[in-house]
Amino acid sequence: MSSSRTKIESLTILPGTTRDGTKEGFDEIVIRPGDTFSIVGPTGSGKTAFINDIEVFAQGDTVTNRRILINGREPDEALVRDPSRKPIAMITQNTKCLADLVVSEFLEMHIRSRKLDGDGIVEKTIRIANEFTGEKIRPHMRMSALSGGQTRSLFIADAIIISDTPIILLDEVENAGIFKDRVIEVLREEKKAIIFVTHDPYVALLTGTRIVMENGAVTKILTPGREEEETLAEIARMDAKITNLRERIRAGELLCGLEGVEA
Ligand SMILES: Nc1ncnc2c1ncn2[C@@H]1O[C@H](COP(=O)(O)OP(=O)(O)OP(=O)(O)O)[C@@H](O)[C@H]1O
Repeated sequence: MSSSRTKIESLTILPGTTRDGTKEGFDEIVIRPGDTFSIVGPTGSGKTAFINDIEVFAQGDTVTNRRILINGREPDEALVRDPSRKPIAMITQNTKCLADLVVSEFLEMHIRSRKLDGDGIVEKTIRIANEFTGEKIRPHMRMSALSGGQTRSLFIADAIIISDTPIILLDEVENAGIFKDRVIEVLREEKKAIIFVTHDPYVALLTGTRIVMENGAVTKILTPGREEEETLAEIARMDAKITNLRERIRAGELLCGLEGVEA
């Protein structure tokens, strides 16, 4: 990790205004290392605007008027402007790599720019990425030839191992051919704070806190815990079935009935 990196103990979101200009109804939302959040709500309710506020460290200067504090204070200029010190990585559905490099060269370039030393970082990053995707990534593959799922898996692993950012924002990555439960597990193990924008019930229930949006504003903050335990187990089974069906459709099978679809 870069030595000049500010240690992030908390990121605080202070309320802004709804689309009608009235004040949002929460006092503050505090995110700490290891916390998992999902942002849910109908299309157009302001989910992406919410994580964009975090990504740009909004100071009342975005459409939402929210403010972001780091360790309880307005973040200093270097944290906002210097990409190597930025504590936040954002990965979206549209993440695409245009670099004409193979995977190992791309990662080595990033490792050099971060001034990291230590053996095996490239291998470790690819190994972690391969825990998130069924289509294995190899060091000699061209970045521009990776599938959407492989690219996002590699970028998540890169954010964990090379950028080593304490906060990771994931905008609707669930349909992107990645193993979302494994992503959440690894991010928890690595003590990262993760914030998912999601329409996926499995991802929503896997996270510790659910932020509900409507009309550009946060309307509820839910921390269900054990209340949803049984539902989560049931959704996990359903999700495994859907994953199984998806893989079989991809493999060109005809699905005549649902027998044999086991979690
Ligand atoms: N508090 C707000 N005040 C004013 N405009 C807002 C506010 N929040 C969001 N908007 C605007 O509303 C529009 C929709 O917001 P956004 O894209 O964040 O919704 P979303 O929930 O992510 O939608 P989708 O699920 O379709 O991706 C955007 O143009 C955004 O700038």
